[in-house]
Amino acid sequence: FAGSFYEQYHPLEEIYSWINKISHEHPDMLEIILIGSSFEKRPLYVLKLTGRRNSPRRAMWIDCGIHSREWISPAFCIWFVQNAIDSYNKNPEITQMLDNMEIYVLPVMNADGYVYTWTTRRMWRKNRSRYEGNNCVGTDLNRNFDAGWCTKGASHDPCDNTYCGPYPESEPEVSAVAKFLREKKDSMKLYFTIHSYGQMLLFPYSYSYNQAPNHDELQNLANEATQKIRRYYRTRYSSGPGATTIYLAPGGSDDWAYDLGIKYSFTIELRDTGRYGFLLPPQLIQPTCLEVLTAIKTITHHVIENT
Ligand SMILES: NCCCCC[C@@H](C[SeH])C(=O)O
Ligand SMILES: [Zn+2]
Ligand SMILES: [Zn+2]
Repeated sequence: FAGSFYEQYHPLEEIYSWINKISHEHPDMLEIILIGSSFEKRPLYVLKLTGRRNSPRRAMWIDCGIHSREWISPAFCIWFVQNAIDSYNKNPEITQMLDNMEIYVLPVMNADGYVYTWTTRRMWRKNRSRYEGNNCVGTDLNRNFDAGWCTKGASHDPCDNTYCGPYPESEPEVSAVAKFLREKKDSMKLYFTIHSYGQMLLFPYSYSYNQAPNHDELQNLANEATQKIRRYYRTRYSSGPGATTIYLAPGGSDDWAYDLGIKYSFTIELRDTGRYGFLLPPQLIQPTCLEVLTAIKTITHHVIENT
């Protein structure tokens, strides 16, 4: 028996029924929000997670599954929601988080690509959009945001894995997220986008080598978070601006969120560093989620105290 529901990977249909089930079990803490649909018309569901005390004035966002082959990412979002509900009124940091933040969680942003990795090609990364005249399928959703769009580090070639799409926010998955975050931009204080693999905590910018205005604060915060992971779990995560820590990557969701005004914006590359890569075994889901939760708690605590 391969552990609980939260220690296994699940196909999209099972994730949708989990979203329904957990929302009905905890109507006082969870609300389902439909923010749009994918290219192939699958619904994009966001879970709004809040504590049971007075309505908080800040919001934070976590999206998972931008890249379909990174299965540990949706597994983290699902694990995070369940863990938060279980820890509320038991763990002080989680209780503080839920009582001070509306937490919006998008478990599978690239719904079509995720299905495709279960049915056809496990290593698929992009979405499944098709454009007249393009002889390849799919846009890299993490190159399609309107932030330094399609400069160095993305490709105009539809057959490339970093294809930026025909224009910024061309992809329905991207436009749905951008629309939602624009609507919430006054209360949204913190942005996380969850990827794999590489064990990194990245912050803006990736579309250029310029430093973000609050670079020192973000670097110190990222160092504090990765040092906690090192101390409690012995795992090593690197940290820094995307452009110099991993590679130039324009059109990314974190840079776009940052320039929208969300001054605490992070990309987390989960486990591992290459032994299994995207094919992380299910028994490593729990340890990965535990260490990343430590980083998220550290950062969220800082944001609550400083906004
Ligand atoms: N916004 C770009 C952050 C750095 C690159 C992140 C990785 C995740 Se697979 C990528 O999109 O290539
Ligand atoms: Zn990714
Ligand atoms: Zn990655």
